[in-house]
Amino acid sequence: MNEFVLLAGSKDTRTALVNQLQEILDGYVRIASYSIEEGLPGLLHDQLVVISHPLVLEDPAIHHCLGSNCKVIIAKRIINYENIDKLLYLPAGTNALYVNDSLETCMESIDSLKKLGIDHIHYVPFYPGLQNARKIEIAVTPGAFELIPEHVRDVVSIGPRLMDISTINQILDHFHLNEPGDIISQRYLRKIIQLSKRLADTNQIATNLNKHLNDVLDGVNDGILTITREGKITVFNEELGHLLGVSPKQVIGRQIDQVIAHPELVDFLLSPSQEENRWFAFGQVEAVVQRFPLNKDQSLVATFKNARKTIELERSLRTELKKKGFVAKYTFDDLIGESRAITQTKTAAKKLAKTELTLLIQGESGTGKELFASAIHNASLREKGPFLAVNFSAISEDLMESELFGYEDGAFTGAKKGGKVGLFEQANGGTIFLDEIGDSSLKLQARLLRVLQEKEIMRIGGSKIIPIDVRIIAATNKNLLQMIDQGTFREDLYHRLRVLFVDLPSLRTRSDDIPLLIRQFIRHSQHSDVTVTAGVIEKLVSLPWYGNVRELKNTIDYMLAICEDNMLRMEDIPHESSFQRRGDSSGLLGGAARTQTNAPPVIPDEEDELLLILRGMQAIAERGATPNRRSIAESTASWARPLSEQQVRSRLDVLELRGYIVKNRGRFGTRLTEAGHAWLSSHKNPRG
Ligand SMILES: Nc1ncnc2c1ncn2[C@@H]1O[C@H](COP(=O)(O)OP(=O)(O)OP(=O)(O)O)[C@@H](O)[C@H]1O
Repeated sequence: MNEFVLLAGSKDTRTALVNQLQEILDGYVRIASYSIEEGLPGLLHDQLVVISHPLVLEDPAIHHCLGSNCKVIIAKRIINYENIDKLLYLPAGTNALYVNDSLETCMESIDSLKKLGIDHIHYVPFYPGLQNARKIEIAVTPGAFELIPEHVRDVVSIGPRLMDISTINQILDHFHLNEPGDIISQRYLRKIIQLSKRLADTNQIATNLNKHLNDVLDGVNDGILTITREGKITVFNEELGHLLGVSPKQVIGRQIDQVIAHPELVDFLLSPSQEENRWFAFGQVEAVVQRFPLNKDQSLVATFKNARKTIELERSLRTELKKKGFVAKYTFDDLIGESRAITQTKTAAKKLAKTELTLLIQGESGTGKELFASAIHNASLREKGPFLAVNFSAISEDLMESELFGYEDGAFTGAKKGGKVGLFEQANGGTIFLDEIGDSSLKLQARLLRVLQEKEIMRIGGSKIIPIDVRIIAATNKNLLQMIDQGTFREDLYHRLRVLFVDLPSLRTRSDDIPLLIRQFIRHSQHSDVTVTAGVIEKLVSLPWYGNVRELKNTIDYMLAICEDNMLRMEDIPHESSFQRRGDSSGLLGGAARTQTNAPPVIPDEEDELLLILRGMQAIAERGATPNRRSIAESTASWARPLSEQQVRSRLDVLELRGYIVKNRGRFGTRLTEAGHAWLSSHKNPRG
């Protein structure tokens, strides 16, 4: 069979050319190939020698191979058509280094790329020894990777150039192979057709994707517009067409001010202002237009939300949450009371509502802890999210754990198939209210601490960490500090929970509010026209209400049920023995057994402590000294359990919230208010 010798400079070029030629000349001509890099053959005689590049012929080693009667063809080369699609993906105007071993080879390739029509790129030659090279981050190379400068980020490898059909014809002529010429040029063309088919396929994929994207944009319920920085429209979906009364098909590529006859809107879209949202009216329809930049400010996207539809959607989401019982029922307006103590507490709570911080509500049973938690959620940025209340005293520890954290399929015997989503996950985007946190076990406390620290949970039996976006409000009627002393509540959890705190005043300390509450409960009952005698109000105001507002409400409900002639009278008031005593968790009607006792109410320990602190402050002031945390702590030295300065601080916070003291810095120190003096004189003998 006919044979010729191919001599190339590098191994890569030799391999690429042999692969190309073997595919085309297979069955007609055999090739023996060598490269300077890998080693050349001995002296050649009577042979056709094809040399890959004129520079190769200049190499002295090549001359030593060329013996007598050798016919030399210097190959003409063209860019490898198999790889040029990589270049087509670079955006027009891209600056790219063309990297090869000399200026000459760089310029040849750049020239042939341009001749092939791949001229949308701005090629900058780069070769060894070049001075003051430009720092361009994209490089194109036929394979000279070792020459690519370090600052280059993206490399497009187009492989060594291939042999041109004219050189292949020269080889065929040499062997007088005219007959198979057609077959051979068909083989050559087939490769090129394969490439154009590949490009066409890519084009088809891009077209399909584009159509899919347009379908998606048209399927969206909001209007969507994209414009270039200069105001040329690039996206305009069908919904926007409906809203503005414009056909979307005719507007792409046009200037925004020629399409939208709404100067204020055009101004809003084109002006560089920082404003992101604005309301606009389009005929009968009102929409919120939201704008944001894209591609480093190259374009601007605007969405148009139909205001009425958005409100309807929000309403139906709320109904959905309501169905599940995940809504907060109360707002601050539902919190009845005008006394100083409750007004100050409400004012503070409203401010705390606006933060995202964890909050602990402390207060005796029935003081309205759940009501406050609900009102705080509704006044927070999370008001539209779910509000879930969990009561730790109501459920067993194991059940509570699976309720809160959920579990994976098969986590334990009896677990529901498919697993269960926990309350923390369900509360995502909203608030979870952990009521009676003092009743949680130490094991659960440890898990809760981790949730507070990491803001993530893991389902029981699961291994996946689930991030949660939930605000935690906890509440307790227990003295958590005492529980910490007794080792039944974790101190670290206490501090994590009490980042913010609200201490709710007992009803005893705000008896001025009792008439208001009575009227409110009657108004909201089924007997709203019932009246109350002054004597009844006076009597109810004088009662101790250890069950607080809940006990008062239950009492009124009871009286409304038994009263006659639409009037609450003295005889409707339950016997005193029916009222909840201090330390008795059962309340009238709301609780279980009632205890018979005529003993005077026992003042609670915490209340005693507060009274004694006030008394101590009074004594310090009478001595002409300034009551401050240290002097107050010292005044408790004789107590069975003296208070630390830190403990004094938390008690002073409570007293301040109730309006009994005013805290001042400096020489005025902390002093009693009139309400504080009045409270003190109404409780003569606290137990020390
Ligand atoms: N300031 C208030 N205004 C109107 N109603 C109130 C107020 N405070 C409490 N209530 C009513 O008192 C009852 C008890 O309130 P809530 O359940 O919030 O108390 P709580 O402190 O969470 O009680 P517990 O500690 O027993 O769980 C509810 O019926 C509530 O509507």
